[in-house]
Amino acid sequence: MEEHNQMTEYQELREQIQYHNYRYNVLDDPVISDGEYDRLFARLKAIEAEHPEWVTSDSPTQRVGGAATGKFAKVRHPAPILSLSNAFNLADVRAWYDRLVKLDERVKRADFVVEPKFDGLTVVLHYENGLFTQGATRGDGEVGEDVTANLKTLLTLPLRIPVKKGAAEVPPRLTVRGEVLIFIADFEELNQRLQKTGEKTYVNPRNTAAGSLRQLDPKITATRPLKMFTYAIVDADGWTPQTQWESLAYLKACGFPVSEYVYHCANLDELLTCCEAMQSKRDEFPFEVDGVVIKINDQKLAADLGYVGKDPRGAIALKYPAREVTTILEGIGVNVGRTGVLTPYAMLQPVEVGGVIVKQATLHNFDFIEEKDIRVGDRVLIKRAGDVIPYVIGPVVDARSGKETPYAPPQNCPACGETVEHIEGEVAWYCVNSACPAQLIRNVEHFVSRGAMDMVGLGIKIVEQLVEAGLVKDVADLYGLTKEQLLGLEGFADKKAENLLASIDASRQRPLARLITALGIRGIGEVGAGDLAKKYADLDALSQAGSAELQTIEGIGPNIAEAIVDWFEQPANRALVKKLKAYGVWPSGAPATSAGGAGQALLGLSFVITGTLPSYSRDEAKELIQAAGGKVVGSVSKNTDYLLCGEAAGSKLEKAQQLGIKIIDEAGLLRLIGAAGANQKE
Ligand SMILES: NC(=O)c1ccc[n+]([C@@H]2O[C@H](COP(=O)([O-])OP(=O)(O)OC[C@H]3O[C@@H](n4cnc5c(N)ncnc54)[C@H](O)[C@@H]3O)[C@@H](O)[C@H]2O)c1
Ligand SMILES: [Zn+2]
Repeated sequence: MEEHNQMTEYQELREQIQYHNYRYNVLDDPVISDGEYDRLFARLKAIEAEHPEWVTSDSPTQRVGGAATGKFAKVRHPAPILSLSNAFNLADVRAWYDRLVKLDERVKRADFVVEPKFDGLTVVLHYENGLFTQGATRGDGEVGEDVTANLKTLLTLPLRIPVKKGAAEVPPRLTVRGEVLIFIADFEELNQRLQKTGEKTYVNPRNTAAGSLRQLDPKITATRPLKMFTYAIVDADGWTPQTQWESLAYLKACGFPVSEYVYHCANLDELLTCCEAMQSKRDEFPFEVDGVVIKINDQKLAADLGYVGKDPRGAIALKYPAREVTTILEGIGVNVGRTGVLTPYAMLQPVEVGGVIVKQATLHNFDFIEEKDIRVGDRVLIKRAGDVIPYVIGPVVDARSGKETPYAPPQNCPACGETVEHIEGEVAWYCVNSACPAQLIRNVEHFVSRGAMDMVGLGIKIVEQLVEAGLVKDVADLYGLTKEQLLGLEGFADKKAENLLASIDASRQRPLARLITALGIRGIGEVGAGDLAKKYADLDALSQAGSAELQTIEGIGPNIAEAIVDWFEQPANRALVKKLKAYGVWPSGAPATSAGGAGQALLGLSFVITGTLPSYSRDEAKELIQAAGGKVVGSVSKNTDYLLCGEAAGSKLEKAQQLGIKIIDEAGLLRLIGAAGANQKE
């Protein structure tokens, strides 16, 4: 009976793992975390260890990845592209070592190489007489997909390698293995870009890299910031370097990208120390690393050790602790952004991940909720990695009780109650009410920001004050503010009110491009605004442009053209433009040349602040300095340019005097920035 149950579990596990392999390898769209997957896999292995008679060649433990899809031509690899077995802690690494020593005495004298375990996807690169001829994905380890055209778009992939480089002579046929990945910062930027254009965003860098490399149209791949590292020679007409360390050096000498984070360890002790050090470096890598790979350096020894299933014995992956957990989705909240985009977020039963309690996580967009069929009450899988906002990966469908409720996007904006709109072909839902209070604060914040109207000294706190006091109902209201009104706000004295008004006034001089940026039309950033300002003399001219005409400008496609026309059609926006004109905020004619302006007055200068200033708090003063391009540091050194000194200054003043550093007061700072001068030139 027991046996029967275990057989059932075994079969179910095989099916489950097969399904997850398919989602991960073929669709580039997993529904569970790698940690979860690893647990299923470990359980499968444990059952197979008890019942070796159940293992068949199609068990997931015997095969690699997923079969090549029909999308691409098939490529047979010159040698099997194997996987790696896992260790989860240093004890596992020791146990691995002990097993190997039992198998082969030589392991006692072995040295090792430690490499980052790049969380990307394997590629196999073929070179003939130094020329890149073909590249493939891993597929099932025997046969992969031909992605040559896509790989050619990678700037880090050498299309030609020198046939002779010092001592290294390239064999007529060389096959190299590497990992294609996306750096974390690039991933975030790409997702933002996709979100802006209303396209589907990706869940993590690994799936983005896989999805980007496996595009049918190489032109799309070319727009994706893919990078690559190589780490092995698969085949070189029978020749191999004697050690892994030499392989890496050889690859580097040929011009292949090789990670700088690779280490040689002379023995087990050094190896364990190195693994520990790598563990603490986890967040320092600019790309995602899901562990380290330990390799026996001696290639002959490694080959002699053979392999188990799909894993070579001579190497092992030490996986980092999971940063993914499951918890209950208690509700779904909705934020309203500057452009009116509604973004759903998960309200979670608080849960600890990597030492931090997480209560909220992003749900990306409403399509994501629908695609993953996320229901309120579900147990969901969330991930928190480094400083990235925690996000929901998906529901754990098997954990459902039947009481979960499906979710529908709101029909009305949660902040203003207006009906929301969905633009054909886009993922996002929008609140198009430009008077929506949730949007107003973000709108004003954007309007006054550095790349836009650049109002020095007008930080987010003051923006909130102005909106909450009802003094600013749209961005044009800023120009109607009076000193009396400002003095009625908390924290405003004469000087501060005057400076703020002067700074608002000075922003009238900004060129048209900045004003267009400041309006925050969906899809129009600084570059697009610059192009528009070159073609149109003022906002009136721009407001009369039709969609077709706008599309004649390079970089402006139908969606953005539509967004511009739409924006000027909104009655509230028309009124706003009129109001700006009435307030004299009306740049026109040829665009000004300098883009820096007041924003850069303190560029490259370093400040220390001490004592109490007459009209600004220290945080505000810091904001002012930073907004003008300067830097604020904590302590005085010979590299300090200015000490900004208020009343009751202490030891910093003494130190600055000793070092002969320039000392200024608040008025001196304002003179430097030029914020006090109303007619500041751009
Ligand atoms: N979430 C899911 O649904 C799901 C499904 C399938 C697989 N997975 C993940 O994939 C893993 C299995 O995939 P796998 O078979 O590729 O094994 P693996 O990812 O555990 O390890 C092997 C792979 O590591 C890569 N690698 C990165 N850096 C390397 C280096 N320096 N040297 C050598 N190899 C390096 C290679 O691509 C190699 O194929 C699972 O452990 C899980 O994390 C997740
Ligand atoms: Zn609204």
